[in-house]
Amino acid sequence: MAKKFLEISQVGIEFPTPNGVFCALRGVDFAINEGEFVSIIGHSGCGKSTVLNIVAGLYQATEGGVILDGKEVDEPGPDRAVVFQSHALMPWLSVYENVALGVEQVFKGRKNRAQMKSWIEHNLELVKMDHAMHKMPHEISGGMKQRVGIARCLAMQPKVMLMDEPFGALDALTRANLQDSVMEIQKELNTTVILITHDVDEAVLMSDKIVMMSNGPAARVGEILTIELPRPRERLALAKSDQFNFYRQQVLSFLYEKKGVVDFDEAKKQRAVPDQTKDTVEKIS
Ligand SMILES: Nc1ncnc2c1ncn2[C@@H]1O[C@H](COP(=O)(O)OP(=O)(O)OP(=O)(O)O)[C@@H](O)[C@H]1O
Repeated sequence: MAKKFLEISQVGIEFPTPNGVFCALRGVDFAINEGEFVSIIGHSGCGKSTVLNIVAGLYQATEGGVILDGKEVDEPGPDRAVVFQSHALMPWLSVYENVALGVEQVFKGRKNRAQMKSWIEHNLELVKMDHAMHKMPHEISGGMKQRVGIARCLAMQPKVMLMDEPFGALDALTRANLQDSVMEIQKELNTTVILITHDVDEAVLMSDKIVMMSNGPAARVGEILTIELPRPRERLALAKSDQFNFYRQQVLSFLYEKKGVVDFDEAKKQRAVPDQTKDTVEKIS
C-alpha cells in the first residue's frame, strides 16, 4: 500500500497537572494524502489543538508519533506553518516585512533579494493584500491581518499548513470571503491543510475529509467522513444541495448523538482548565 504523506500514528499524550496526570489523547490515528484538506472537529476541550500542536512539533506525544513525508516530527520546523485564530503579526513591521520575515528564514541563501521581493509580492497577491503591503498592522482590519498571516505561511512553502480556528474571530462576511480565498489558493497550490474548527458548515464546505474526535479525557478519532462534493465549491449552491446537507447531518449526528453526549460533571472533574464544553454545544447548535 502507498505510504501516506502525513501519518498520525497511535498518538497519545499525558500532561502533568496539579491534580495528577491528565491523559488528553489516546490512540489518535489518521493519515492525510498530499494536497488533501482535512478538518478536525469535536467538542471544546476534546484535544483538537493538542493534535495540531503535536503535528507542529510544539508538543511531544507520550505515545505514538507523527511522520511527515517520510520523516519523524520531533520539533517545530518550516515544513509545518501554523495559522492561529488571532493573527500573530509583528506590530512594528509592515505587511510586506511581516511576510519577509518568514521568507528570509526559509529561503536565505537560495533566493537573491530580487527573487525574495517578487516571491513576497506574489504571496501577498494570492491573499489579495498586495495593495496594502506597505501598511502597518494597526492600519488594517482583523480579516486583512488574517490574510497576511496566511500569506506569511504560504510564502514559507510548508509541506503542511496547520490552521487553528483561523476564521473564528471574524465577522460572517469576512469569514466567508477568507474561506473562499483559502479554498482557491489551496486548490491552485495543492497545499496539504489541517484545519481545526467548531463550525460544521465550514468543515463540510472546505474539507476533503472531516476527522471527528470523541470527547476527552483520552480523546480519540471517532469517525472520519469523506466529503465528495465537487470543487470548486460555491456556498450558495451548496446550501440547497442534498449532498451537502447529508454531510452536515452526519457531522451533527456524530457531535450530538454518537459521541456528543457529554458527561459534564465527569469531564469537569478530569479537566485541567475550566470547562467550556457547554458553550461549544450551544455554539455548534
Ligand atoms: N499544556 C497543557 N497542560 C495540561 N493540560 C492541557 C495542556 N494543553 C491542553 N491540555 C488539556 O488537554 C485537553 C485538550 O485541550 P485542547 O486545547 O487540545 O482542546 P481543544 O479541542 O482544542 O479545545 P477548544 O476547542 O476549546 O480550543 C483539555 O482538557 C486541556 O485542558
